[in-house]
Formats: sequence, C-alpha cells, structure tokens
Amino acid sequence: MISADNLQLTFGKGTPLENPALRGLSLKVDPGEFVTVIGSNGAGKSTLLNALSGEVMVDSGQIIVDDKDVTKLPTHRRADRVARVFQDPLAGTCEDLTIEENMSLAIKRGMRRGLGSGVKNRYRKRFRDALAELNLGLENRLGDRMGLLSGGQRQAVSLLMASLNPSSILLLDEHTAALDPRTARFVLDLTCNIVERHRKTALMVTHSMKQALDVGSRTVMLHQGQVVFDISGEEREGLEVPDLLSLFEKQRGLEVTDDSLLLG
Ligand SMILES: Nc1ncnc2c1ncn2[C@@H]1O[C@H](COP(=O)(O)OP(=O)(O)OP(=O)(O)O)[C@@H](O)[C@H]1O
Repeated sequence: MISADNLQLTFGKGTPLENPALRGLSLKVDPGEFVTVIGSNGAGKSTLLNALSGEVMVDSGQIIVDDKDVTKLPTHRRADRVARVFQDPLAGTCEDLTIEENMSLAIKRGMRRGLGSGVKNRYRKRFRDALAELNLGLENRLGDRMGLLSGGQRQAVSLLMASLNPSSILLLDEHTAALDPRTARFVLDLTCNIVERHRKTALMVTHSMKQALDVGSRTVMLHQGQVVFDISGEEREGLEVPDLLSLFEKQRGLEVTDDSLLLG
C-alpha cells in the first residue's frame, strides 16, 4: 500500500531557478494495485517516484508505505519495502558484479546478516530456476558480469531481483523506453507476470499512452506536480488513446500539444 498525502517539493528554493515539482500531490494505491502514470515532460513523474523511494525528500506532506511512515527515511532504510527499475538498464544493478552477486544483493535487502555458504547454494538453485523461466539462457551465466548483458537482459534480471527482494512496492520508471519494441514487449509481459505473481503494488511511469491503458488496472495523469485525473474500473475499460487525450484536455482546459503524450 502506498499513501502519498499532499506532497510538496520545490527544487532550488529561494533561488532564481526555483521550481515547484510537486504541488500538493496526493495518491493512494491499494495493496496489489498496478497503476500506470502518465504526464507530459516535467509533470513530476520521476520526482514522485524519487520521493517514494527516498531519493529526494519532500518539503512537506506524508508518505506511508504498508502502514509505516517513511517520509523522512533515506533510500537505504526503505529498500526492504520499495524496489525500483530505471529507464537506463545500467542503473539499478552493479555492472562489475556477477548476475549471481546482484541477485544475492536483492535477496539480502532487509536481512541483517549476509548469506552463509549453505544458504548461497540453496539460493543458487532458486536463481537458476528463476533465470531459466526467462528463456534467455541466463541460467548458465550466473558467474557472468552484469555489464556483459544486453539492455533487455539487464532489465529482465532487474525485474527478477525485484521479485526476489521482500519489497511490496515496485516502482518502474519508463523501464522499457530504452529497449527495441520486441524486447520492450517481453520486459513488459515479464513485469505484469511478476507484479501479479508476487502481489506487488506497482507504479509504472510511461510516455506511451497505449502502454498506460494496456497495462495495469488504473491510470493516473500528472500535470504540474499534481494528479489531474485518476481512472480505473469501468471508466478505464475500452478507453483508447484519443479518449485519454480528450480527458486530459477537458480536465485542464488545455489543448494537448506535447508530442511526448502522443507516443505509443
Ligand atoms: N534534481 C533536480 N533539481 C532541479 N530541478 C529538478 C530536479 N529534478 C527534477 N527537476 C525539475 O522538476 C520538474 C519535474 O521533473 P520530473 O523529472 O519529475 O518530470 P517528469 O514528469 O518525470 O518528466 P519527463 O517525462 O521529462 O521525465 C521539472 O521541471 C524538472 O526540471
């Protein structure tokens, strides 16, 4: 469960570059819900994910994750609750460590001690089995450095890592945007599978309106640091991209000219 209440965050406060990125943003996400997040450039999407993961601290407002107030906790103290997959396949994993070492780090999140050698052997089988399900041949490459993998392979391993760690929240920041269409489809299907199988509460930022409607059960749109609309259930079913655009226009009384909203 995520509850973000009246989040305010201004970058460069008191300087000529003062920039209010979150302006009283509120959003509640129930356990197991999969929400897609859209909005034009600079709407505050990444800042929202950064605030939820603790990458940035909000000026005011409250963030609760699974009944715990995490508003003032730094990233590493939320890591057992919040996992994240970034747009850049190079972010989020350690390229100098092996696949196995990266996956072990994911499992260790939230544990007080490291993994003993007996435990390591037990987990090795689990890693192999999980990797085999990807059908990318990675189950035989546990000892390979992460840096040797392609972008799609790395995103797939990042998602597996999120499924192995104990976090209930999965934040996806345009995590398929840097991939070719076929690989993006594969990673998106894997995402849906992991969210469902591991009952993650997920927020996925995307610039593709089509993807936003195809995936998940709810779509929110941000504009100027606020949620301007929030659709789910019957209202969302059968919606097409042009419907979403006109909803946005109606809500804001604006004509949507930002091409980034039209992608997909
Ligand atoms: N670290 C920072 N320092 C100063 N300003 C920032 C910082 N991070 C974000 N901003 C500003 O905050 C606003 C919201 O940015 P954010 O990255 O959250 O938008 P976004 O919706 O993710 O946009 P995009 O789709 O282009 O990635 C923008 O005006 C951006 O320039």
